[in-house]
Amino acid sequence: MRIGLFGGSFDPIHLGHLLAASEAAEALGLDRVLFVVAARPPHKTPVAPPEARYEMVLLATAEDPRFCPSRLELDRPGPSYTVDTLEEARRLFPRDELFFITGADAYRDVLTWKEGRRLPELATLVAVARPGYALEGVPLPVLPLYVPEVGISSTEIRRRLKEGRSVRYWVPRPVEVYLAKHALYR
Ligand SMILES: Nc1ncnc2c1ncn2[C@@H]1O[C@H](COP(=O)(O)OP(=O)(O)OP(=O)(O)O)[C@@H](O)[C@H]1O
Ligand SMILES: O=C(O)c1ccc[n+]([C@@H]2O[C@H](COP(=O)([O-])O)[C@@H](O)[C@H]2O)c1
Repeated sequence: MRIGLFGGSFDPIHLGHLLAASEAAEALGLDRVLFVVAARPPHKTPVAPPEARYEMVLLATAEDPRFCPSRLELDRPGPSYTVDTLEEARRLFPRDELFFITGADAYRDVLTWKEGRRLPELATLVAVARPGYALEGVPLPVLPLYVPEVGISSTEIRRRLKEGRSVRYWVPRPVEVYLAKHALYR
């Protein structure tokens, strides 16, 4: 099997993530895309707790048989280092081909990640080209993936919710309902 691991804080997950994952699955012939929720990202402090971000990923991915939420980084203590996740994934899926997918913007700092230089040994790195971020600055070999530009970010969603504005059509409907029910990011 060809397995994609889509790494992100998902604070919250939105339609830009789902479109990128779907395009990656189609372009790379992936059988599965695991959405790896960074429980304790080493580089930023998420606003919502890890379990809430995971529950929203669960809701957002429920309808697509290719998509699975992943608890790999929630169930491991300490900072959510990608090298540890990929080593664990290699142990779990020894015969499968692994792809680590994230935004091109994140890869610009990849040499500052824990054992960043080793990542290409563990999985093919896939960089989703995002509006406003060029692929040129990426210091390791990555497979570029161009997706239709969707100017949605979790930051903008949190800002809108804080201002009491709607996020309808920015996130899947069940996530919109969850955000309202739990008054997240208000
Ligand atoms: N609209 C989008 N189109 C393509 N890629 C995206 C989009 N939004 C996020 N990504 C990429 O998905 C990866 C995981 O995203 P992350 O969970 O950090 O969301 P984000 O919207 O970038 O969050 P934030 O605004 O809080 O930084 C990132 O590397 C990011 O570049
Ligand atoms: O392993 C690291 O040191 C490391 C440092 C920064 C970011 N990452 C990962 O990069 C992915 C993108 O992160 P983000 O939240 O900036 O979109 C996510 O899976 C993070 O866990 C990983």
